[in-house]
Amino acid sequence: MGTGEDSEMKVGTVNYAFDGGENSEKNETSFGIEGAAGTSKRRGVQLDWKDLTVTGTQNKQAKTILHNVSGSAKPGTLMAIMGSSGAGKSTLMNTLTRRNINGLTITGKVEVSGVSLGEDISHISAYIQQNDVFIGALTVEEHLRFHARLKLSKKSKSFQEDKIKEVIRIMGLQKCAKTVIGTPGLSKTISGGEMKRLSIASEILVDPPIIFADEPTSGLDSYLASAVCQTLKDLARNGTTVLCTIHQPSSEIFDIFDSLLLLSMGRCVYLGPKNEAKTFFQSIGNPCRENYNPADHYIWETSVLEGKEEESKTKILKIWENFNSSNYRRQIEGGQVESIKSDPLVADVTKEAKANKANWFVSFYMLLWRALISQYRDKSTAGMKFGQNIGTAIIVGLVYLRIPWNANDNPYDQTDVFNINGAIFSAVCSFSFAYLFLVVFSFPRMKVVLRREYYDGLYPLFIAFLTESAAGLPFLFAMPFIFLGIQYCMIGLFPSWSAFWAMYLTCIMIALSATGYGYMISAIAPTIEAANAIAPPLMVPLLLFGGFFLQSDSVPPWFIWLKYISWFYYGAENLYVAQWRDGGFCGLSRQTNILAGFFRAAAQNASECAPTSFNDCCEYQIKDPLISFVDGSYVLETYSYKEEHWWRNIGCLVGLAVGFRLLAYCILAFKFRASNR
Ligand SMILES: Nc1ncnc2c1ncn2[C@@H]1O[C@H](COP(=O)(O)OP(=O)(O)OP(=O)(O)O)[C@@H](O)[C@H]1O
Repeated sequence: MGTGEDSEMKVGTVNYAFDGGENSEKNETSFGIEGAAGTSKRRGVQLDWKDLTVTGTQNKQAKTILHNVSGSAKPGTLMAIMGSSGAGKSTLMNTLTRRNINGLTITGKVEVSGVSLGEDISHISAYIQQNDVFIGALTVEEHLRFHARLKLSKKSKSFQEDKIKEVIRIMGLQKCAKTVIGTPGLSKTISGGEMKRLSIASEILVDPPIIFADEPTSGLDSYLASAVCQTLKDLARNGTTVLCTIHQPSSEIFDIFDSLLLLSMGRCVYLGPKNEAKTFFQSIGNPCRENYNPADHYIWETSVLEGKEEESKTKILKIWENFNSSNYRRQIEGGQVESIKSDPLVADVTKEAKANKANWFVSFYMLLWRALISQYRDKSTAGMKFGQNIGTAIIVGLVYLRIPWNANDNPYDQTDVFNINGAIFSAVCSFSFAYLFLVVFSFPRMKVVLRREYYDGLYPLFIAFLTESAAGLPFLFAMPFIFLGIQYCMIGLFPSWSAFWAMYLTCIMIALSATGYGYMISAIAPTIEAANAIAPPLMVPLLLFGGFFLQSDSVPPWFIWLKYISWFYYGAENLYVAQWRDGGFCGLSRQTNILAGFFRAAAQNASECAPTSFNDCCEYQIKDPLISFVDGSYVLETYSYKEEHWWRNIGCLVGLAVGFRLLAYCILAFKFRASNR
């Protein structure tokens, strides 16, 4: 893991001592981690930030969020960044990691061993975010394998597998290595502590010299919180520079840290060894009471208290001035590495991290592997998807049941024309809704993962989007086949293979268009809930203007474009054409007798019609299209459906399926790029 054995070494222009703090003996709550401490120490890097001033805008007014903040984090130490809410912890962390800094004006320098890396700092550091984001269907080991393949792609498989085993051991994840991670709220999950350790494990696969952890203890009970901090401490002891924002740690957890950076009102009011903070506060007349959690004391003393704002601010500014004139501040400045153009270690690590990044082919392969697992592993979800489709097909089939279903034995009559048209309409609608919601329920969840990994630079977004769509194809090909098979048997659609395949192809295209629209809605919607809420109102106009409820001519001109982006419009026409173009039926409606007075002639002809086969029937057909459909072409004519539109419709459906996906991708890419990292 490490590259050096020395406990003291020179990097850039300074010597770093792996002091490891006074808590370097093993803590009982460290998951029994042999830990990084069990392996040889690595050469570390020092992170310096010099005179950082960060300005944002609030209510159209410039607001200084960080005031001239300077500091250093040394290799081998675990630093706690603390402060009351709004003190500037996240802003400092974001500035150091170059994330979430859109709209902020930053002056000052951030350097790694004296080298200003800019966005390349992401190649030399890991960022453990507050919220753990995983693909719930993967096991712990598979999740790590996915990360190893993408982050260490130039290393051999055996190296990657060894690395996976090593981080599993270091993070104490052996017991749950083969366990499915799970999705909170949807399925059984590994514990919160295990999730946090898994987050850390996926970041330390590449041995980053710097680790940033944003509130790693949030949501964990005190035992797990302590264990997670101890884990970070173990990593630090191995030579890693670890910075960690933390909210009100218990005294036991606070004890684990080596150094403390205390922020208040965007100012650094203390930075130095954790244990010396007590002396500092005592020296400025704010001593910590005996048996009182020092962390609570420091935060309390540097908080702007409600009702005592002015008093608090004056007090904080005084602490800040005291700190600025203290030895601690001078030591920080004296201990910072002088700015240099390059450092061999930093250059090597950055180069290796870039070189190890997976190429497009590996990214595609791994993303497809993960997408297939995530879409098909969960048997209950996969079963639900199939069940929902089969269930809908059976219900529609029962409503429009025709027995015997074979049109040769049971020729269509006029009632059948209406019923079959109704069945086709129901099928298109239920099909469209089912497929659209399939995506709307799942993709927003996936979007969160893609966003996180996109910012981590794991892979290009378009490959992830492509594989996500590709992984759904087996389902989109299988389901229409089953759905249509059931409909054919129960409703008695036109019995020819050419009609079946034509309908099958159309159904696939409808499913692809509906899912494409689902991706687009999911890309637009900011949250899962929003996606579910806006999906129906965004789908209904397409249904309305799809030609079922409004004749094309009567569509208001300003809505006409909706017709052209409606897969209902193209899909329904093709299904009707497939059903009726080959002649279809003929005969009289069973209800026609009721209208005997009005349609006397028709009724008389009908009595002569005793069809025993399709052709027999057609010989006796009624020629008056006002009261009956003579054959399938009359049905198509009545609804203005045209056979010659068949391939045009297929082309348009392909266009919609691709177009909606392209739009979804562009929206996602734009939103990811425009939003903060
Ligand atoms: N982009 C921004 N533009 C303007 N003001 C901002 C911006 N980001 C943060 N702030 C403000 O800067 C201050 C510090 O915010 P920051 O999120 O860094 O604090 P914090 O210490 O992390 O707080 P918390 O513990 O509540 O997360 C807050 O008053 C916040 O409203």
